Amino acid sequence: MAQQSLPKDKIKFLLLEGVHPSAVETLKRDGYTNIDFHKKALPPEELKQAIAGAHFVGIRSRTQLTEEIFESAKKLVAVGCFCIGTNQVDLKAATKRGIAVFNAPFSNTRSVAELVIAEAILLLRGVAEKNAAAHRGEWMKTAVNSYEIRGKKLGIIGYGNIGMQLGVIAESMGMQVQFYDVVNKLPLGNARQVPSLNQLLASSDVVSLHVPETGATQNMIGSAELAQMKQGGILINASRGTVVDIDGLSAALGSGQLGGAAIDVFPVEPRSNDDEFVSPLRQYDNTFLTPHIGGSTVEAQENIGMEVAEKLAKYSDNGTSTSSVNFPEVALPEHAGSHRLLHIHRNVPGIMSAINNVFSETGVNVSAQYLQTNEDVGYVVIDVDADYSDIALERLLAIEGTLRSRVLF
Ligand SMILES: NC(=O)c1ccc[n+]([C@@H]2O[C@H](COP(=O)([O-])OP(=O)(O)OC[C@H]3O[C@@H](n4cnc5c(N)ncnc54)[C@H](O)[C@@H]3O)[C@@H](O)[C@H]2O)c1
Ligand SMILES: O=C(O)CC[C@@H](O)C(=O)O
Repeated sequence: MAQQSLPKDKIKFLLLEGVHPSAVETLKRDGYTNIDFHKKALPPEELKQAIAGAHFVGIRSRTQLTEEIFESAKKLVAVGCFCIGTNQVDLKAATKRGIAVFNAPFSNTRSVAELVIAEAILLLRGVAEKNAAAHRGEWMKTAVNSYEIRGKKLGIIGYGNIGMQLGVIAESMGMQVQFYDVVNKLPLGNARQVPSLNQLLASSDVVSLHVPETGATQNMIGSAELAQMKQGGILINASRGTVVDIDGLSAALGSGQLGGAAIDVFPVEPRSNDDEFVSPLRQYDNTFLTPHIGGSTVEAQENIGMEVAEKLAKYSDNGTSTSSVNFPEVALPEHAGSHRLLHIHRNVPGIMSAINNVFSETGVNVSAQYLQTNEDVGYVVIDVDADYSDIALERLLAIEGTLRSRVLF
């Protein structure tokens, strides 16, 4: 697919799910004024219509960008996930169309870690149920089943950016930290990696999940795993709703196997704040049920708005793909007067020599070339002298394996 660069006011940004106004400000400051802003996610049919004319789309965790949606998005150049998770985007469908996907990998880690530590403290003290009882007029003054977090063992599943940050905070409050991860990780502070999930479950007072949604993490905590946990243990999930089997968790709370749980993410979440939240967990006082707000703080949202909007603007301005989740990362210098072409292709042998032949055969002088590849895709940015010709672009597009090619200047 070929694209000539457009004037900035013709480049359309579709922003969904009420991303922070800092995103709009950032884009406008960079000269992008054609912004279609929606406070909510759009239902699939409306989304198809809205995305058809968009060059960039910004979403959070609710909007599902499926193969079918991408099929309607013929002009789309890049996706910005204004969050950490990218499981809501069919990355393969994006990649095969040469669409770059960006996210904000760090901006809300602290917010999630703070919420989790607060929940661990409150659940170990039995505050969730005492609070619920007080709202009903009951007075539950007792020290039974009420514990300090100091000296207790926190088991973190998924020791990535959030898990590590949580571990550091927990340790500074006197907890012993252990973690389970599929990758060998450098433990921070006195944290300790354990070799198996079962070992972690059986020896932790509080278990907190911080894994991405993948095939391997689907229902990774079900009845069998909950049965491995210490009697009266606490489970916290602020990762993705598909990671915990909610019926299994409900049974474990009902039987007293678990002493409490804090769940921020659910297998099915209401589409909007106007819809009812349905869950078997609603019956338990010893739970905190929050509406997927682990990363929803003013600080995090403002930073995410700026960070992702900057990435989209930079990709649009000069082709820089740094920190893309599906694209090879190319960091490009500012452009010095010549033309810039982008060529995105399947990473197959021989394609670079075909590209270079185009320039030697058409007599277009290449002043700089930047190439990066990953397993699936090659991304090459070519700066050419002022005698750039349309023929070169046409011939680039004809190369077998081309996913997309466009002229930036
Ligand atoms: N509740 C919220 O609002 C909220 C906010 C931010 C992020 N999240 C979720 O939290 C997840 C984690 O975020 P992060 O920034 O720490 O991600 P990250 O990629 O930095 O860390 C994830 C860790 O999980 C590990 N992992 C992957 N598969 C595993 C498996 N099967 N078993 C054990 N470990 C496994 C990885 O090796 C990695 O260390 C995100 O993917 C997102 O879905 C939720
Ligand atoms: O903002 C959201 O919709 C979800 C945020 C969170 O789940 C993330 O992945 O960063």
